[in-house]
Amino acid sequence: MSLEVVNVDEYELLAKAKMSKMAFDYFARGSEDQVSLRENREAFSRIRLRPRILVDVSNIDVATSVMGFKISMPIMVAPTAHHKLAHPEGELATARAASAADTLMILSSSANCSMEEVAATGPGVRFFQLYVYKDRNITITLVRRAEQFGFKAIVLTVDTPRLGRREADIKNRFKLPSHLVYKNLEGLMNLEQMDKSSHSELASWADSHFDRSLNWKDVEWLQSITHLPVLVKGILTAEDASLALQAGVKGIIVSNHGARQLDHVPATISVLEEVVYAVRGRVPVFLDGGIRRGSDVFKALALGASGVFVGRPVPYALAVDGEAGATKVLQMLRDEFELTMALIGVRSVKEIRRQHVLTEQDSMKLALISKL
Ligand SMILES: Cc1cc2nc3c(=O)[nH]c(=O)nc-3n(C[C@H](O)[C@H](O)[C@H](O)COP(=O)(O)O)c2cc1C
Ligand SMILES: CC(C)CC(=O)C(=O)O
Repeated sequence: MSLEVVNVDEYELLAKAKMSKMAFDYFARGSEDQVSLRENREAFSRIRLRPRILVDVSNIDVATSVMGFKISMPIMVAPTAHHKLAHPEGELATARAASAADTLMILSSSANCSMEEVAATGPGVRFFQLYVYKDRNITITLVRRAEQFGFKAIVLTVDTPRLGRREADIKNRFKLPSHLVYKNLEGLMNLEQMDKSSHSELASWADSHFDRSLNWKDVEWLQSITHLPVLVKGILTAEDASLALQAGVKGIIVSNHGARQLDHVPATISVLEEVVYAVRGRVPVFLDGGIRRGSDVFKALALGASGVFVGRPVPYALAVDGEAGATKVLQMLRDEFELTMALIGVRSVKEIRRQHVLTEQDSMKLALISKL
């Protein structure tokens, strides 16, 4: 008899039991000492909620709009690579689950399914995540395909000039099984070509092909070659948020890549407010990293995010129960978010306010003021 899964985290344990150690470690781990990985979760638990009572919450609307697209909730699917390591249907199952939930999905450029295959699953609001490779023609081809297959925006990942040190992948000698490929890159580059300096095939592959010279000028270049809006993913400071605005981006994703790149960076929820403050409403600011509860979604929105993206829980749930699992993850987060709203006394996403949360900094300020 299998017990019902009642929260998102339970999928992690179930996935661990189902997957090979190499695959599970690839999905689960962060870089080096896992400091930022722990912090991505712990920082959420240090934020307190401030409920208002006796508000009529008999009708709650969790729908929102992201960059002009109406979606059922401010909870979306982050780009994570290699979904076929989790389930044979890979990103096709993910795309169907996101569409069924009527929410947005970002397809990873390192997916095992192509943009064309994902588009063929049916309608859905989808963005395409891009890495810029040494050969710029590859980037141009990917952008053209994203336009052709109905992707609505390009999400440029800016925190990965080189791959972070993921020691589990090095120990496990991570290698993509031979039947899986970087489907979007097939025919565009020699996928076998990589320096062998790391025991992780992923690190060798990324370090051989990613363009380490990528800089703000390239963000302008990228926007010059497409009519699609460009978002940058991987901003952690107010300074870079300002530069992103100067470069003309249409959206910012506060992200530390699920703590897989530079270890010891802060939790994304801890830096969200400084980015929001720097942006001052000129473009939407989103967040990913450690979202596992509806209350996490609420906290991010109260601190100024226009929406959040969920990473690891999706491939974990795929591994356990395919498309149905991914659907359930999105449904559970939606239900928890709605319940959080009801218990805090807000009826729509627009009613969520900064005053609904108390951060550690708020508490410190209050303590100082009370001593004056
Ligand atoms: C297994 C895995 C693969 C990922 N692949 C990509 C990728 O291909 N492109 C990218 O921009 N981010 C990638 N990320 C980062 C996610 O988009 C996202 O920032 C992160 O997973 C969010 O944190 P969470 O897993 O705690 O929700 C990956 C993350 C994981 C865990
Ligand atoms: C192929 C990898 C570079 C995908 C990725 O971003 C990750 O594993 O975090």
